Amino acid sequence: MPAGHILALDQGTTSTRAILFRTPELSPVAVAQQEFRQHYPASGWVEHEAEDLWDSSLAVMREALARAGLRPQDIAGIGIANQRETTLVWDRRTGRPIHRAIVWQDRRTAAACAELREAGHAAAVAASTGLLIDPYFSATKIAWLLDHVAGAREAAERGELAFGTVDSFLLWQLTGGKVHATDATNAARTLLFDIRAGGWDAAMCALFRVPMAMLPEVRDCAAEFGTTDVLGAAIPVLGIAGDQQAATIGQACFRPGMLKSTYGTGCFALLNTGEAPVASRHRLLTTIAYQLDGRRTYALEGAIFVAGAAVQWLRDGLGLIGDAAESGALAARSDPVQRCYLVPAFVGLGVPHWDAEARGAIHGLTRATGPADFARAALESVGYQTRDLLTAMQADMAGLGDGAVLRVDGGMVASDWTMQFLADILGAPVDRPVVRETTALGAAYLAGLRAGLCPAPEEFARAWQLDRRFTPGMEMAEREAAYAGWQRAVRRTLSGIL
Ligand SMILES: Nc1ncnc2c1ncn2[C@@H]1O[C@H](COP(=O)(O)OP(=O)(O)O)[C@@H](O)[C@H]1O
Ligand SMILES: O=P(O)(O)OC[C@H](O)CO
Repeated sequence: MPAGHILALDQGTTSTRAILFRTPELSPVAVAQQEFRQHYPASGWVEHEAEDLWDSSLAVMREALARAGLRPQDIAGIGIANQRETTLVWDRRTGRPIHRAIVWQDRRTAAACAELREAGHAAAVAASTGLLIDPYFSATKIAWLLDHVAGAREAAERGELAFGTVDSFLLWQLTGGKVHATDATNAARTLLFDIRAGGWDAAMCALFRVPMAMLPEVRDCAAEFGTTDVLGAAIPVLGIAGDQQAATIGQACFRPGMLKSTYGTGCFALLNTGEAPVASRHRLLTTIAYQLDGRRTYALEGAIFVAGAAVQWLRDGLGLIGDAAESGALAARSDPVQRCYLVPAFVGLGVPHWDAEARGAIHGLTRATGPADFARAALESVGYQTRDLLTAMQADMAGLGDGAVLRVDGGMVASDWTMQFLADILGAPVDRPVVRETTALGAAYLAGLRAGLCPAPEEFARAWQLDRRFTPGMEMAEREAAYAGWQRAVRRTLSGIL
């Protein structure tokens, strides 16, 4: 297999990273990262400046090249992984966005979603898209933009505006407006895509009032997405996947029953269910894990909106720590006798509750509660929420996934304390790989596969390497009592609106 380098761009919720990988083994040779500003214009609203997404992408790609001492001609291809659902609408003539990006966490369309649910559309939406009607997904965000930006709806109907998730927007920028495309995994997060047929669904577009003229062309995850010359030489874009799907690929979860969970801003667990989609009876999402050579592999997904974001809140909101990495040591100093629960419903709750109106709460405070107990409650909330969603997965897929080991990745898995609690509360082992940048790895693999520089999935899977296995150490009685307390805390936090 010939050698070459692949540039992976991982555009996440709080930061943008570029990682250069050497093929065929995909070893990382240089990394560059930039954080960018979050905008919270109203309670439950979250926006990103489109310019920040593009500028940080360009800056980190250039920096990674410079750090590796490589020339743009040395790059065989680019793979993109991106925060999903985040919605951009731009003018096709100027490339200028009509508004800031509305981020996946944004809840402004909660009432619109409730109306659609009350009108009885949930079953039809689930049958086509595999999703629930929730503000999390793109469709109601697009409609909001068309309804709130002057003249936008008319312009969209005339075909003058383009919609894209972040991958699609970056691709447009990279190709100088020549390519308006996305991949099947990102399309599957819009509420407009028929995941079985693999195409945009006209009935869904009508229901959510999104003109089809705005929509990008949908391609495989490893495909020709056009070329870019922004780095100084023509480089093809050869891979695109939503970041959670890219992490599923990076974790080599290619066989049905394999499961990964990524701990970044939020937490997202994906269980490979094979080539037939599985409808959830426990409010999980049915989604596309990847599409290669026109063939779709499906996944069941559990989505938690706040994981690492709770640690950011300890740092930025409460000022209890100066750096995320201090959270584990602080939690370790907490009083073991106290049980304080943080339900981090800062932007509502996802699986299995789907309560967009719920807001965060802390239960079990006493006069003795201090910063260490807050830190512990924040880290533990990630473990409890993971158990919630794995319980739902097991109920949906009896047999499949039983005895499966959870493969974890994302920024938060650096915390040994959190990973140990996760294994304890699940009562199951948790495997952390050597390469924790699995999202970028998955994007690089897609591009490397298309470039003919990376091996087939089975061989790539054999290269997956364990860094550390966390094995459960908590007594069953303690585990079940702690989890029962969490469930009570969640019940008290639900908005009661649903
Ligand atoms: N050592 C650590 N302990 C706990 N949380 C951490 C640690 N390091 C990073 N994090 C959390 O991980 C998140 C960053 O992970 P990352 O995968 O980069 O997120 P994203 O892709 O969503 O931007 C942040 O929310 C941060 O608070
Ligand atoms: O940016 P992350 O890693 O928190 O991922 C965000 C998800 O793609 C949202 O669905």
